[in-house]
Amino acid sequence: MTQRSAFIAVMGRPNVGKSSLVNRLCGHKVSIVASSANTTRRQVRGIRTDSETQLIFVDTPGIHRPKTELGRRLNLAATEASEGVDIHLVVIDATKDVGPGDTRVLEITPSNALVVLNKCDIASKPQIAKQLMRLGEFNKEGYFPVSSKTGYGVDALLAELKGRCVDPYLYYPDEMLSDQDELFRISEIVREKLLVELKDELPHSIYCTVTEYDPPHVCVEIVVERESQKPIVIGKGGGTLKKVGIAAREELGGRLFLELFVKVERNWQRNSAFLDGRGL
Ligand SMILES: Nc1nc2c(ncn2[C@@H]2O[C@H](COP(=O)(O)OP(=O)(O)OP(=O)(O)O)[C@@H](O)[C@H]2O)c(=O)[nH]1
Repeated sequence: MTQRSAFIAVMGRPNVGKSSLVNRLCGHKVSIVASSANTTRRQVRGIRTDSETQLIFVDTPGIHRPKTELGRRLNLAATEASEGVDIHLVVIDATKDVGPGDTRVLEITPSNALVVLNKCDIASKPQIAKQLMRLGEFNKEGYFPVSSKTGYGVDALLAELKGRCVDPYLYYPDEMLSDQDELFRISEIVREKLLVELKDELPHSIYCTVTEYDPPHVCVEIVVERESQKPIVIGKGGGTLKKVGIAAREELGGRLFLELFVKVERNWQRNSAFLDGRGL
């Protein structure tokens, strides 16, 4: 049987659960997840291949009203990612009323987009019904109440996506799960552990990058925006960094020795040269 494929852009405002949905649809972790908004900063592709189809999910940064140059670039990356794909998924948070951010995403996506109402595990039935009624006004082609957390409704969505695969070309080898390179994956895992450890205290101010990769030895630089943020990241007696290093190493399979350094780059989110240099 010929396998067929489709590129699928996963769009929505920040924090609605796009990365969680991509991870769930792929059946493995592709993108990091955090309770703060604007965690995803680049397009990340997650791939799910079976004997009949190859689904290529493009996880995009959340579309929002930008306050910094980084924010402006994130919006641009999200809209660029949605160009040329076969299917658009618009993710909406079932627990929050449809707001201007959601409306904007619904307006810029085509009428054959599918709307995914996420977080149904924590929304009441009347809340879900009300949301679906409201979203119906946008006349999209399909509506899927799901929970990325529990997996509720995800099979129905997957079946719909598989049915929409028409491209008779496979873009990635069967065993490939993501297009991320190893260095990016390591830096993202460190950033995720930091966000957890700091309880989302400085989510936007942190940028992580691998500065040395000589396995099993890896150095990761953690960039913050102000001198005052440095002790927060380091923690008392280096405690925070230590916990982050242990958690990240564990997720990476315990095979790497991570050395973490903290550096200050004043207001990097507003610094075009800094962002250019890092492909942001
Ligand atoms: N209860 C519940 N929580 C969810 C669900 N999906 C995502 N979350 C939580 O919502 C928060 C945001 O999830 P993400 O997947 O990072 O959201 P995102 O839309 O990719 O966020 P950005 O990268 O900021 O645009 C995290 O705390 C997730 O654990 C869900 O189905 N149910």
